[in-house]
Amino acid sequence: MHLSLNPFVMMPSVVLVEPEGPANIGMVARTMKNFGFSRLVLVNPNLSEESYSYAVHARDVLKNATIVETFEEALELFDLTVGTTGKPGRRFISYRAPLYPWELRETLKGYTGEVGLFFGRESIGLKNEELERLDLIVTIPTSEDYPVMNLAQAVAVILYELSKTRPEPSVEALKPATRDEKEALVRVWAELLKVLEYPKDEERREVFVKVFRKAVGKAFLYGREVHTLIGPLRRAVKRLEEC
Ligand SMILES: C[S@@+](CC[C@H](N)C(=O)[O-])C[C@H]1O[C@@H](n2cnc3c(N)ncnc32)[C@H](O)[C@@H]1O
Repeated sequence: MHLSLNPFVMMPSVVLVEPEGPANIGMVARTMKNFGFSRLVLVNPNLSEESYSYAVHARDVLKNATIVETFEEALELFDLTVGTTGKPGRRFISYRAPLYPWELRETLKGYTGEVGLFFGRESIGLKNEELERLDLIVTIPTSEDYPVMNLAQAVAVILYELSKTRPEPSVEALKPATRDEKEALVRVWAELLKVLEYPKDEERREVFVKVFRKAVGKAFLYGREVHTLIGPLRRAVKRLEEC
């Protein structure tokens, strides 16, 4: 029996960061089409004719893929970014409370912003500094003996879970905050810490800013909420500067 998937309100993109195997890229495209996903972003990929052979009837997904040079460029495309790893739990900020795929599905229910699901290189996965830049982390529970899955299979499991989404239509007034809005909030927070000289040490302040950015990323704020939060923070910065 074939699945007839409901049209998505939330249609995440799959982002492959520096995929090394041309065959894997094709298999990911095929998997995406299997589950009704079409937006593929490739960061500096090793793409070849072989990729198209492995895509089989999903060549269109490959043809329409957005190709960018750097991880940074890919980040800029999304309002919410999700990293994937088979090895969660190593570092405090990036790995706090990784989600399971079905929890991600529930978390994204009704979300209408642009979502990027980031998958790592076959050899080294996503680097720690990349994982730190992503808003949420997802891990597929696997055997402790061998937790790391093949790239295309990991994509399949996550898309399978997400394809079960039946999101509520969004209310126009409740638009999710864009990446720029969230960054504006983080900037004003950083300014406040600076004028407060809290913590005194600049490096420690940067850690506080990172934690704040993570919290903002996980909070699924609406644009309106971000503006409501920015207002008083700006006022506080101004008052302190006048003192
Ligand atoms: C072959 S794995 C990377 C292996 C790499 N040696 C490592 O240790 O991270 C390629 C990608 O598949 C995804 N992946 C593999 N296993 C996963 C799991 N258990 N949960 C979530 N994603 C997984 C991640 O995106 C990972 O970066």
